[in-house]
Amino acid sequence: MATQLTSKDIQAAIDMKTKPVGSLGRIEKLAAQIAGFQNTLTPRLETCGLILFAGDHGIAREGVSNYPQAVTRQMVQNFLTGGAAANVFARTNNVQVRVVDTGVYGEPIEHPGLISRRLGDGTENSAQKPAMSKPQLDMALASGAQLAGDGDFDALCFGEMGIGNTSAATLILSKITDESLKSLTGRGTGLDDEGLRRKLSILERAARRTPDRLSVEDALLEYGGFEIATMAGAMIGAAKKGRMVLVDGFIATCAAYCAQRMDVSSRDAMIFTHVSNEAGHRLVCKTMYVEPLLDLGLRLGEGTGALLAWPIVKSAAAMLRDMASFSDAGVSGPA
Ligand SMILES: Cc1cc2ncn([C@H]3O[C@H](COP(=O)(O)O)[C@@H](O)[C@H]3O)c2cc1C
Ligand SMILES: O=C(O)c1cccnc1
Repeated sequence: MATQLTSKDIQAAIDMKTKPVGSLGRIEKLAAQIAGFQNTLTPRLETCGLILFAGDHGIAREGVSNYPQAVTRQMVQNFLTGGAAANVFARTNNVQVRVVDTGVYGEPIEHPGLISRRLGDGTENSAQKPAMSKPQLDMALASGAQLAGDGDFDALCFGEMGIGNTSAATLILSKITDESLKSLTGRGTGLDDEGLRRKLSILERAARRTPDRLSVEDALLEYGGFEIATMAGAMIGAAKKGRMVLVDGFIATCAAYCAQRMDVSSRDAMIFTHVSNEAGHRLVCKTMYVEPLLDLGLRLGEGTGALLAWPIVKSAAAMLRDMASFSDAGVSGPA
């Protein structure tokens, strides 16, 4: 096994590049993370895929979202025909998109481009009972890991679609972090003040069903999201395969936090690409000691923030790999 590069080795290589020391700011930190993860001073980050995990939520029937549950299915169709924001940003940045049905309500969608990993016909209503069973959770984690290992990618973006999934992510995070349910609850797709109050009271009812603190596995099982659980498994699988993990907004960050808690080494692979406008996201990033790259006021999900950050992330790797050093270029170092 090759010896692990130290952060000092990596910083020395970055400081030898033809630029004033530190002048590429956070790009240098990003390059150092990628070099450490790949354990090379010539990191390769060229190919990127987006996996879009779609699933429905029983709790959506309680009225926690500003949009009807049918939108999950309709947006899956939109992803498959290439019309969603995620498709547009992926095309713009040369990222290949895969769409996974983890349990969208209704008859399975027949489409050659859709990957089926259905765990059920949507989750149960977590305001009343556990969202999923242990076998469903185990299957979600395993199929996620398998999907993340497929194909030939240096990096993966992770996106989600599921009406009601800000509620699932909020409930999970309230049970596995020190943050309160109230501080984590946000407007999702755009609830007004009255809608937000209603959402909070539904989530409080759902939260009362279980102890204040849960293990990550129990939180996923109780509050679900087939797409959130599958994504968490995929993040662990991607990290194990040596693929960088580009984490998107609030829901993807919930999956990333679960993944880290289940497998701490997956953290090294994770790049937090943006902070979303969903109320709890900034808070959770603080809890995780991460400083996301971009702050664009997005609140969409689908992997859109990760896709927008991809050119920055790959530029950071290219900087370390391709930039001339002072000695290569015959440029004088600091006086
Ligand atoms: C047309 C449309 C496209 C979307 N793409 C992502 N989301 C985002 O909004 C949903 C979460 O918000 P909530 O918890 O309030 O339902 C998720 O599906 C998420 O991916 C969308 C939502 C809509 C309406
Ligand atoms: O940050 C996110 O991922 C997000 C926020 C609102 C709605 N959907 C997703």
